[in-house]
Amino acid sequence: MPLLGCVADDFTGATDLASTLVRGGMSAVQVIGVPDGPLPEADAVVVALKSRTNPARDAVRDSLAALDALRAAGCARFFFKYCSTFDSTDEGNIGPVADALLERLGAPFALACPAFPANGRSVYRGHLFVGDALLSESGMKDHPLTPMRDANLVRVLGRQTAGRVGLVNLPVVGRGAAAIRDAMAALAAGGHRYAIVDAVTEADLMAIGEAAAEHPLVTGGSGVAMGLPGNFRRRGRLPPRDAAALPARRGLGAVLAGSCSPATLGQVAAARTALPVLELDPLETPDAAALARRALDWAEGRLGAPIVIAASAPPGKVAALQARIGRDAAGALVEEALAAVAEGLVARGVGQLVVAGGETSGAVVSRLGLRALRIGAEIDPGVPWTHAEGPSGGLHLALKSGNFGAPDFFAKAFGRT
Ligand SMILES: Nc1ncnc2c1ncn2[C@@H]1O[C@H](COP(=O)(O)OP(=O)(O)OP(=O)(O)O)[C@@H](O)[C@H]1O
Ligand SMILES: O=C(O)[C@@H](O)C(=O)CO
Repeated sequence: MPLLGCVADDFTGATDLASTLVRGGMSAVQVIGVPDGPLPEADAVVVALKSRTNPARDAVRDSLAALDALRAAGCARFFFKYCSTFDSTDEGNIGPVADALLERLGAPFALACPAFPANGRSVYRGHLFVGDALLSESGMKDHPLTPMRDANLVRVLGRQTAGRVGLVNLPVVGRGAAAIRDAMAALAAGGHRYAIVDAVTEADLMAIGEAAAEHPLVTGGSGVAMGLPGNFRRRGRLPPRDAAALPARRGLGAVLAGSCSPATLGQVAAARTALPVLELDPLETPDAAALARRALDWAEGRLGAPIVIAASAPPGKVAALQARIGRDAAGALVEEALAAVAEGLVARGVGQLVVAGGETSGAVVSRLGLRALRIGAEIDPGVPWTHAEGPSGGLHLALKSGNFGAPDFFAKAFGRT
């Protein structure tokens, strides 16, 4: 029976969370979509939804269905994973989903902490920083689907919920788990439903995780999950094991990039010196089938070495396509094209696929009909290789959050650095 049941609002986020738990010694499986059968064997099961940018009522419905499946499998502790850059709009989906999960669990209070220091996300006095910049001055202000223009998370979450949102600030966090636990209890007693909890170091996150040992629901980025395996270990429920063991990788290699984040744009640029790269131009060819055909024609004969196919474009070009056909249609067009490319590449013998971007990963994994990914060792923080069982040894996938990974990530994933 899984110790921890998790609901993630996108696919790369689910992998990121699962990877953190594996590093902490918990075996983890990412299940694609609401489970409709028995759950796989693992210490942690992470249900990956594509609910970050859906209408809030759909996100709530799917998240509750995932929660019900996890509860039915015997989970008693839960985690709601959203982005370390708090990707959302005033309509949701973080607040409405967290509200619904709390209500279903009969719990009055949850902490909210997206900090992820290894990837430059820190929360100070309730404000989210990406590197040295406030969230609202980072690349996230131009995100194609969830532009983030306010860094004050008490305010941002406050606009998404009718519940009161308080703050546990860094001086309290610095005093350790007991102080954090007391501060959260005081906020809950004072009628708050949420506490944004500051964190700038991994030690802060470990203390926050420990402080939440009795909370039915923890919400946040993957960072705050770092402290959770220790809670199970201290209770003798987590024996030592190689939590990251996977079958050996096989087959041809390819990268599909649909993220337009600064990190992914840099990785596509850096890949040009190491791997064959095709940059698709959806502005010039706003036709998913034509883009996919072009990519598969280009890949023909190049598949001996890992290849990179990218639709990623800088903010100006993204905005131009959105202005022409609408924001959602632009995203869907590129997702459809890359999903079709993934299907074609796997049919041509690709067994190791890196996908950049959460929505993009969702589209690819859904198209490939994958149901579960077992989580292996990390390539870079938050991005592990994973394995999906299937014919001919199955498929290895690395689902890279848009902003994660070193500049040479794509070559590194295939040991080409
Ligand atoms: N050239 C382009 N023009 C317009 N939209 C694009 C273009 N290339 C990609 N997109 C769309 O931009 C969106 C990027 O979102 P995605 O979630 O894949 O990346 P991300 O947000 O950077 O990653 P993450 O969610 O992991 O942080 C997708 O819907 C994708 O289809
Ligand atoms: O938390 C993050 O930044 C990532 O796991 C993610 O959710 C990107 O989609």
